[in-house]
Amino acid sequence: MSRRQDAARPRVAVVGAGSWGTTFGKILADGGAHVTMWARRPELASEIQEGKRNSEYLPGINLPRDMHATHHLSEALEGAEQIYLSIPSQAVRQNLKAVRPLIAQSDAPIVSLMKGVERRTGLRMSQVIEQELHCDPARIAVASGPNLALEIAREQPTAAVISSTSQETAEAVARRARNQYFRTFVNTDVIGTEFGGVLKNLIAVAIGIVDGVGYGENTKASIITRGLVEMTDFAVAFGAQHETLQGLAGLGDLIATCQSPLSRNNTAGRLLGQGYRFDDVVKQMNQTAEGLASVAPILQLARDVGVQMPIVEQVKMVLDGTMNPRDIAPHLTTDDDTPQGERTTNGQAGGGGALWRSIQRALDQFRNGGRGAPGDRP
Ligand SMILES: NC(=O)c1ccc[n+]([C@@H]2O[C@H](COP(=O)([O-])OP(=O)(O)OC[C@H]3O[C@@H](n4cnc5c(N)ncnc54)[C@H](O)[C@@H]3O)[C@@H](O)[C@H]2O)c1
Ligand SMILES: O=P(O)(O)OC[C@H](O)CO
Repeated sequence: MSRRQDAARPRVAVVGAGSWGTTFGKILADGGAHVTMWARRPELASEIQEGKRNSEYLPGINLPRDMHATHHLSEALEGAEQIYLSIPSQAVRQNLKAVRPLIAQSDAPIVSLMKGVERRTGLRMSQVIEQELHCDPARIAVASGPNLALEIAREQPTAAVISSTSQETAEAVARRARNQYFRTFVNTDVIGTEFGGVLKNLIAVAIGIVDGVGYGENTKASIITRGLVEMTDFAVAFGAQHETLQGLAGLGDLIATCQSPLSRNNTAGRLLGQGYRFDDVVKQMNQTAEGLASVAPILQLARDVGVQMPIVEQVKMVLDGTMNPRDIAPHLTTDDDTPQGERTTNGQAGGGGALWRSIQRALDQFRNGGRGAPGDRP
């Protein structure tokens, strides 16, 4: 491609050049965009720019010749028609403070590729973006789905969901972020799409733990199935649509993350199951395992709305060192003596769970002096 042809392509920026940011940059470039990556480290920016490689995060992958990289944020963002963010969730707020003045004149959609919640506030990434960039939520989109970076970088056919409260924004992003190996669907359920991506990480940690202990397929299938119920109950309590959790951003991502050794959350769990302490696991992980930081805020949010999450509770106990990983599977059902219905964690089908949640919420509000449960908006 000539320099002139490259310059005529629609410009997009990707902030963060780890495994997913770089893979997403390749998706966008292969879909016809002029992509500029921002990498925090100058040496990584120059490896992508000059060598068309990111050997630390995507070994063996050749990046498109017309994919660019810089470690100057202003250069990456200049003229971008769409801006994609792919940095660890705990670092997003501080990075957005640097992004904000650079895009003051821009109305480009901002797309979160992240799958975590902020530990301190429990906010989803789209909420942190809205707060820090002071922008209309209709301008924000999130991407999620069964998207293990290395498989996609190898151009294995994959589907994803682009979600925005604005159908128009979701469609504009989905049109840009697709190519012959990457297909994007759209929805307007941002809450369900984001929580699907966050919650499946926690279930994948649980799967890793039992794998590390040496338990087999029955245990894992039980956790995946009951995990989906926990995910759904939680997300629906916050306003998500049930269907979203049955789709690519819920069940789809849950399957991919729970069964793949490429998953960092799964890997972190496996190390815990093998007996490594939490601190040692964190030291061994040189990539982001979002689930580890999301456990505590998710459990706090679950308590706020009266949703029971026995699997996630036990993952936290293993992380805290208060439960032996070997004990995690036998405790997957609740300790109640009364046999439980399968549909919800509260032992009742459909409306019963909702009724139980309402009672819990009322009690929580009473305990909190009348303050309501946290809603969708920050
Ligand atoms: N890797 C995947 O398969 C995948 C797929 C879908 C979604 N995600 C999500 O994408 C997000 C990013 O994950 P990743 O896989 O690219 O992680 P990664 O660990 O591969 O890369 C993270 C990148 O962020 C940079 N970084 C670290 N701390 C930073 C800071 N304080 N400020 C700025 N940059 C910083 C790192 O240098 C690195 O380039 C996560 O939320 C993850 O859940 C990952
Ligand atoms: O490697 P993980 O565990 O962060 O999972 C990667 C993606 O989220 C899978 O969709």
